[in-house]
Amino acid sequence: MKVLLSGGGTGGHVYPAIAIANRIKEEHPEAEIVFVGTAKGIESEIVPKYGYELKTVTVQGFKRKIDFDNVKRVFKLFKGLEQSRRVVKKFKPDLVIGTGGYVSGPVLFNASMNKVPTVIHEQNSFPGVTNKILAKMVTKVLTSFEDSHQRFPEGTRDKLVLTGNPVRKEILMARKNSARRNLGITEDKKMVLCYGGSGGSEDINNAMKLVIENMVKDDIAFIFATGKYYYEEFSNSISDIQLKPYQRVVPYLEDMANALAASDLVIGSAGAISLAEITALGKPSIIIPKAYTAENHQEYNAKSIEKQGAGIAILEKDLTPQNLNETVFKLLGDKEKLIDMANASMEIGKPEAIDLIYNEIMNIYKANNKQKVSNKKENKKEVVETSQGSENNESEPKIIGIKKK
Ligand SMILES: CC(=O)N[C@H]1[C@@H](OP(=O)(O)OP(=O)(O)OC[C@H]2O[C@@H](n3ccc(=O)[nH]c3=O)[C@H](O)[C@@H]2O)O[C@H](CO)[C@@H](O)[C@@H]1O
Repeated sequence: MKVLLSGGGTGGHVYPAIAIANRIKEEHPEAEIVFVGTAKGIESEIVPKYGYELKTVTVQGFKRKIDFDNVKRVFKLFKGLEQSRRVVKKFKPDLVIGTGGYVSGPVLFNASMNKVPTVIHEQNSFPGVTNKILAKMVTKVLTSFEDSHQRFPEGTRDKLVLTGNPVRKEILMARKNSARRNLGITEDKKMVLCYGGSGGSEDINNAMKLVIENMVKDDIAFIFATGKYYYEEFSNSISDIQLKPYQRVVPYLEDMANALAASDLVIGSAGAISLAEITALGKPSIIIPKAYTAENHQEYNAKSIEKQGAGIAILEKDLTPQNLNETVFKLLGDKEKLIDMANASMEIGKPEAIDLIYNEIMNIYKANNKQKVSNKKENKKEVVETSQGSENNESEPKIIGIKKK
């Protein structure tokens, strides 16, 4: 079984692909899995860490306004199309899966042109541009929110299957007690996890300085991932604060499983995969949606979490160090509220999504294999019939070729 996976640009597109690849490997250790991404995207760091090969192609998204830069991007797209064509031709996948980001465009396009079965997974209620275009040509579209269905183009509805967002197995399997042991955080301590999606969030970071000062005063355990880009500036800004070993500020969290499982409260932005992970483990949260995301989808996500009682949403425009600080400490002091929020969060979580996705993928794979076998049989039948009734048949050399194959 040969599978090509493509998703890139942000963690929210790459981790779903990793979760899917790991799930396939779990059942089919012999499966050959290769990723396609860009050299600049976060996938170039994440994919090799999970032990998969990454083939890189050149592609960049277009600016949504008239800009000379878009001309260069058109050239890059053509280059990316040619590079993807070569990857597909050489690897000969049985199945190609795209999890979003511009890079999945040329890869899935080439695969579907070559009649390879293709699947895309959409993480958000508002489908991305690439997925909307690809939906028309792929075999199946796996979605995470029912209301996204109406936003896919006409004529694609019968390909849509609601599965939910995949969560990596190491996160699903993580448990609070062992996670705390692994991290050196005792059971009696309160523990807060904070991160602003895969790239970090400047607004969250600005508000967190005061929260960190107060958590240090109250001897609360925490892990705060600033995002790589903001790390140096942020760590300089708190250089006068003495942190204990269970109070960590890091650029990026490699081990999200233990950090999430160990926490009593999560502060984060409203990326769909982060929320899928937080709710899969039933964690209460303070959600600060990033403004200016496409169709403002993060605000929509955050409001939905709040409406269901699993979290408190604070919009970036309302975010101040004081109100974040107040919200954090009020929640940490209200055990009952935290339990109610945790239960609501657990209700939303869909840990089974990864299995639903796996089943859909395997159905496509099996159906295609069946088709291949029946095509082969048809071919053989044709060969026998043609060779029997045609001693001087012009197509004979071609028939022998097929037989050999
Ligand atoms: C600004 C923007 O448009 N963001 C989008 C992007 O977010 P982004 O890439 O931030 O994606 P998410 O917040 O959904 O997921 C982040 C992923 O990175 C992991 N992680 C994060 C920080 C860290 O230090 N370590 C770590 O492992 C998380 O566990 C999670 O698996 O893709 C999501 C899924 O399409 C969208 O819903 C988001 O709106």
